[in-house]
Amino acid sequence: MPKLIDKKIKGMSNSPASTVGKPGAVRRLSTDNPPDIHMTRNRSKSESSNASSPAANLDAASTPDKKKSTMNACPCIGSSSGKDWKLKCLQCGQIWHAGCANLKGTRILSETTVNQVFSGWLCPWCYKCPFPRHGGHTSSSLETSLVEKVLSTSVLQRISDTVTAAMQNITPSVDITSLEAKMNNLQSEIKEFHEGYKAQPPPVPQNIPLISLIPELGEPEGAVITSSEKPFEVYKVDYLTVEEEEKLDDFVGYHKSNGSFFDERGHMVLPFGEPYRYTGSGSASSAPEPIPEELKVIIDKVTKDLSLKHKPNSVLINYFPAGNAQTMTHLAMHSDDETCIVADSKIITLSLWASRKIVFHPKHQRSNLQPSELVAEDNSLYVMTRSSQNWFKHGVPQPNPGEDVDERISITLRCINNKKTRSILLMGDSNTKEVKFGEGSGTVGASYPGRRVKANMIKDIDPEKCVGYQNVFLHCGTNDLRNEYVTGKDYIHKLVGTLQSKLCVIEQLCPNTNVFVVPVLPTRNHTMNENVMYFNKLVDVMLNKRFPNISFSGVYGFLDSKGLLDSRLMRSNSSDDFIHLGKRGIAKYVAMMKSCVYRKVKSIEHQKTKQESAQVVDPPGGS
Ligand SMILES: O=C(O)CCC(=O)C(=O)O
Ligand SMILES: [Fe+2]
Repeated sequence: MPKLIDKKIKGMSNSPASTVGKPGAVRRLSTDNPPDIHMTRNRSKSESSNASSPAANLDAASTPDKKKSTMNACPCIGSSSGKDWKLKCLQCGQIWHAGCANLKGTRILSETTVNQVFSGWLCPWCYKCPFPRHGGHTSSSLETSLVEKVLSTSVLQRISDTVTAAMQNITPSVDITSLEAKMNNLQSEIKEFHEGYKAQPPPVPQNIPLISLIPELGEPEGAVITSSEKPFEVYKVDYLTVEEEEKLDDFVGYHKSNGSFFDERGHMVLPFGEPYRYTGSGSASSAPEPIPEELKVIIDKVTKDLSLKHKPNSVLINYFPAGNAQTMTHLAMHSDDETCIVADSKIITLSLWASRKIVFHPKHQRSNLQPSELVAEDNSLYVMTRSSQNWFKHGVPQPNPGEDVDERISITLRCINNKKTRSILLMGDSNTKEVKFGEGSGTVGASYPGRRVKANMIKDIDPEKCVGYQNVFLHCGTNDLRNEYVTGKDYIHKLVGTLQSKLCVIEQLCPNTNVFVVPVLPTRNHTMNENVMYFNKLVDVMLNKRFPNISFSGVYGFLDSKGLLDSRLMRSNSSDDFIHLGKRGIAKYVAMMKSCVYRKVKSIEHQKTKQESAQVVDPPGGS
């Protein structure tokens, strides 16, 4: 049976150290039984030097740098300098300072009392509460917040980034996509777990005549979009030296006769380097060969000549057969607007073997831009910007009746980043200011590259800034809905109308971008919340009617049981700030964004796979 021993430094207690009546429960410390110490008060250094008992040594052996966590020393490994009782757990025998075991008030008790009271004491590691806690008890939420903290996104993000970095360092060619996907999946699951017990929709305002909310949802007037983009920005003739041209001819000729090209309706293609996936890119199902020396030379030359910011890492060679109006020799009108092409990069096309007409058409009906043409000569080069792809389509038309064309090669160079499927543009008000993109702790993380652009109010949303991102989050409205601005329901209707116009333009400029409108977060101000809920409801109706693909959700987890912004997620340093998210709120916000993107990207991939497999089983010519 464990024994209880008292030991007190001189002068700390008036009561004589005594044996308590319980058999074997309490006894004086003696040199014979040092491991049996159950309760003792630390000695100060000077006293311990005079002490003769091993217990005294135990007290003194508190020099933190020499001590390890043992059964005979409190898990804090420190010293209370003789001021605190030491207790021994009845079950495991571990020694604890009373203060470290959450028994701070016991210092004033006499040793006899302590011996009596703690004769059957179980330490924090051994004690299990026999009574279940009722659900709404404060301690549940405190524990929840602890769990949240432990599982917090930043920790996961750090793990994710570290694993990613380590993998890249060890074997640069390792495909870490699946590992990242697993980490992301894990993150989504944790987020769902977080929201599972808290999620509840904010109180929807009653008595809103929904039918008459937004009178007409036609295209808003004034949605003509203007731009100063050019279809191509550079055209150079006689670009390669005779020697360079000959080498390239040999290289392409070899692959042509070898049957390396893939058929792509009207022309043939041969990719190298980073995979470039586009609609109808049949060749993309297998990973392309690395870029060969013959093409690396061209990339280096172009990068230097054009002072490219992003060196091309992906090559697509197009082969157009010789022929006439009846021969299949063309490339349909299209834009190279895939988000995997780096937003501020250039697309370079080198033409060889024959001249061919290239046509450019403005993409948007109501834009200020005009169609144009370019005859790309043999050994010429033209350069388009990635951003011009959002304004123009280009193509190589079929020869006109009576026209004959010679066979032609075009070598197209692009800078691809396949992680860009998760690229994010966050356009928002001051609540998004603390969201940092990039790598490492405290950022959104390397797997979600992007940037934040300021838009304090809905009128400040700039659709052109969305170009080149796969995912756009619009986070505005809080400032528009400040009590001092809202004059009535009409004002809120107009706001929704402005948002609708912005979305129309974004839709035209970036048809392939996933747009997320973030509902305005309820604040802790009740009057403002009424307007916020009214606005959110209107936006919801507007999006459902006009933009069914735009997501409008993801912030319910920010609310407390009353539907107000959870105070634990807010900035704590200012009591009159009832709007802004604090560190924890931002971490949660970032997790929400990533989870939205992850799910969207997954569901699009899933839909694509379904469509592709449906195409495979369709009989030729089937609709
Ligand atoms: O052959 C050309 O000039 C155009 C090629 C092109 O547009 C493409 O590969 O995307
Ligand atoms: Fe193209």
